[in-house]
Amino acid sequence: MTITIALPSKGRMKDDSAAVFERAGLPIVGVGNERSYRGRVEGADDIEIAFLSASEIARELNNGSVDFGVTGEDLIREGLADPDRSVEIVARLGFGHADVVVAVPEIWLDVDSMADLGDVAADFRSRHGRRLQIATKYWRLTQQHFSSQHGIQLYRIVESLGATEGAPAAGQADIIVDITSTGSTLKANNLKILSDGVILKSQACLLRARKAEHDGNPLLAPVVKRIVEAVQKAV
Ligand SMILES: Nc1ncnc2c1ncn2[C@@H]1O[C@H](COP(=O)(O)OP(=O)(O)OP(=O)(O)O)[C@@H](O)[C@H]1O
Ligand SMILES: O=P(O)(O)OC[C@H]1O[C@H](OP(=O)(O)OP(=O)(O)O)[C@H](O)[C@@H]1O
Repeated sequence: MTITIALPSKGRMKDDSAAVFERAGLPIVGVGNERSYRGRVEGADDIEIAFLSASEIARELNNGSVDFGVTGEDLIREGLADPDRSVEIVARLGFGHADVVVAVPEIWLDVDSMADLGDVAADFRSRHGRRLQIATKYWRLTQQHFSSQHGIQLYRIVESLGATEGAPAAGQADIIVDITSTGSTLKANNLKILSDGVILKSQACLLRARKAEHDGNPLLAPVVKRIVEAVQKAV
């Protein structure tokens, strides 16, 4: 019996993920050459490592083709239809911090909250002849926050896969929903976060795919214990 753990193969979470496993006494080594997407844990032949991108890890956890994975909570909540049913957050790992936020142009002086934005959205068509446009790649989180949590239905999502903060100035959208960590990109684009506009405070997590075959699998508990202890030690 083996278990598979998916770790980021590139990007901002790659090195920190490897460091957590190292601290947990589960040092990762590559298999084959530098460009190989498989690895293993030194001294633990029953653990396989799959190196994937952060969003692929969310997908593979969802379809159960890996047992554990490290990725951002935002990618789980955005990418999975029923995240709490498909995955368990085993540990928050203390890196990869980023907030998914609603931000509007700073010059919208009267708009500081979602309620204010709801008023703007309600009047938008009569004033401008179209719906309020929101640039984002976070479709699901935006719909949950606007429609389910704040009862705002009159808006249109404009898909943005990059440079989202530039969309209002470019006339592609009125406001944005995007990730921020230092806040400098929002500032540089003259955008402000609404007082109740933080949709999710995300960070890197160790996640377990909820699979029936995990019940009674003796390989799982020691991995979880080691990672949780390593994270607690680091705090
Ligand atoms: N400043 C930031 N900007 C964007 N994402 C950030 C930031 N800080 C942390 N993250 C987190 O990093 C994760 C995305 O990582 P990264 O951008 O490295 O992925 P990626 O390698 O581009 O993956 P993919 O190719 O699958 O999109 C998300 O969970 C996100 O919340
Ligand atoms: O609050 P800040 O610290 O300014 O960070 C936020 C920005 O960082 C990310 O972009 P990045 O340039 O990393 O490119 P990416 O979206 O392609 O990852 C993200 O998409 C934001 O635009």
